[in-house]
Amino acid sequence: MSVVDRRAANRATGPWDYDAVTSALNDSPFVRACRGQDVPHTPVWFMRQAGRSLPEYRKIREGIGMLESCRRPDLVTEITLQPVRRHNVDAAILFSDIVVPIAAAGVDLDIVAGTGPVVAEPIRTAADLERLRPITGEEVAFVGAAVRQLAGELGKTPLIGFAGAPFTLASYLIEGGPSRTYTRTKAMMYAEPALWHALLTRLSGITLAFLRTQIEAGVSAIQLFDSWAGALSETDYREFVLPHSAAVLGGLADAGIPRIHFGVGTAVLLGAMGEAGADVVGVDWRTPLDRATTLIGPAHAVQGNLDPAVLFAGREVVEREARRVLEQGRAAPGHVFNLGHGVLPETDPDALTRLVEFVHVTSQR
Ligand SMILES: Cc1c2[nH]c(c1CCC(=O)O)Cc1[nH]c(c(CCC(=O)O)c1C)Cc1[nH]c(c(CCC(=O)O)c1C)Cc1[nH]c(c(C)c1CCC(=O)O)C2
Repeated sequence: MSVVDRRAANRATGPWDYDAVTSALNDSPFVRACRGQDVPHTPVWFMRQAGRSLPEYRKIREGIGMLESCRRPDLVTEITLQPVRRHNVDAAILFSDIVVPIAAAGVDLDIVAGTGPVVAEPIRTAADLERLRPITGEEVAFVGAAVRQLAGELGKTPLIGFAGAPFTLASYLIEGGPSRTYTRTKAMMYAEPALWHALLTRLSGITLAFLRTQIEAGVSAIQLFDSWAGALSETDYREFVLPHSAAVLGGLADAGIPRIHFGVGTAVLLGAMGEAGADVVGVDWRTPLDRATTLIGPAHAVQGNLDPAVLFAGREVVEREARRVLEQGRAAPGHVFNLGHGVLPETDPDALTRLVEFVHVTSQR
C-alpha cells in the first residue's frame, strides 16, 4: 500500500468526509502556493508560531517538560491549535521537536529551556552509533495519534509535519548540545568520513520513519529543518550532507504532498537545497526572495523571509518590510509568507496577528 493509500485508510475511519476535506486541502492557498499555482492571497504561517510568545502556551506547559508534552496527543493538539485560533494563519505546524525521533531511537537527551537539546552522552565513535537504534515508526506512534486528532480538528486548514535534517540532528548528537562553531561535527566529517556517512545514513532512516508516520496520519505538507546547514561551504554540503537530505526528501516523493526545505544562513546553499528534492525552499532574512529565486531556479516555490526582529520595530516598519517581502516574493513561481527564522519568544502576539491580516489584505489578487 502506498503512503497515500494508507493515509486515505486512516482518514476513512474519521467522522468526516475524506474526499471533500482532501480536495479542500489541495485547494488551500498554502498548498497551492507550494505548488506554484495561483492563489487568492499569499498564504502565511510562522515557524515557531506555537510556543513561548503565547501566554496560553506558557500556561498549558506549566510544570510539564518539553519532551513529555510532545508525547501527549491531547496537549500536542491543543498547543498546535492555539496559534491557528489566535492569528488566522493559513497553516498549522505540528507541535513537536526535531529531537523527538532521536529520543525515540534510544538516545538519552533532554530539551533544556533557554538552551535547547542536550545529549547526555554525545555520539563520537562507531561504538556510540549503536545507541542510535533504527526506528520503524512504532516508537513515535504518539505523533501519529496527535496528527490524526489534529486532522479532524483542523478540517480545511492544512497541517505541516516536520523533522530535523540529518546534518542538524548530527550536530546536536556529536556536539552534545547547541554549538556556535560545530568544531567536533566538522572534525568527524573531515577526519572520519565513513563514520560520518554511517551516522547520517542512520539519521536519514530515522527522519524518514518520523515523517512517514506523520504523512500516513494525514499531514498536508512537511518541512525538513536543516537549521544549521549554513555552517557549511557549498562543496562540503554537496559531498557530506546533500545525499542524506536527498534520501529523506526523495523517499517521500510518492506521498504527493509539498516538501519544504529550510535552513538559516544558507545563501550559498539555496540551489543545492532545492536540488535535494524540495518543492519549496525556505529562505532566511539575509537573502531577498527575488535574489533567492535566481539562485534556486524557476522550479521551486519559496518561503520566507521577514526578519523576526522586525516585529519589535513597530507597526509601520513591520508593514513596510512585509510589503517588501511580498513584492520580492512575486519573482518566485509560488510564495509562502513566513519569517526568516522562528518567532522570538518575546514577540508581541498581537503584532503577529496584525501581520497575518496585513499579508492577506495586501496580497489579495
Ligand atoms: C533547531 C531546532 C530545534 N527544534 C526545532 C528546530 C528547527 C527550527 C529552528 O531552526 O528553530 C523545531 C521545532 N521545535 C518546536 C517546533 C514546534 C512547532 C512550531 O514551529 O511552532 C518546531 C518546528 C517546539 C519547541 N522546541 C523548543 C521550544 C521551547 C521550549 C519550551 O517552550 O519550553 C519549543 C516551543 C525547544 C528547542 N528545541 C530546539 C531548540 C533550539 C529549542 C529552543 C531552546 C530555547 O530557547 O529554550 C531544537
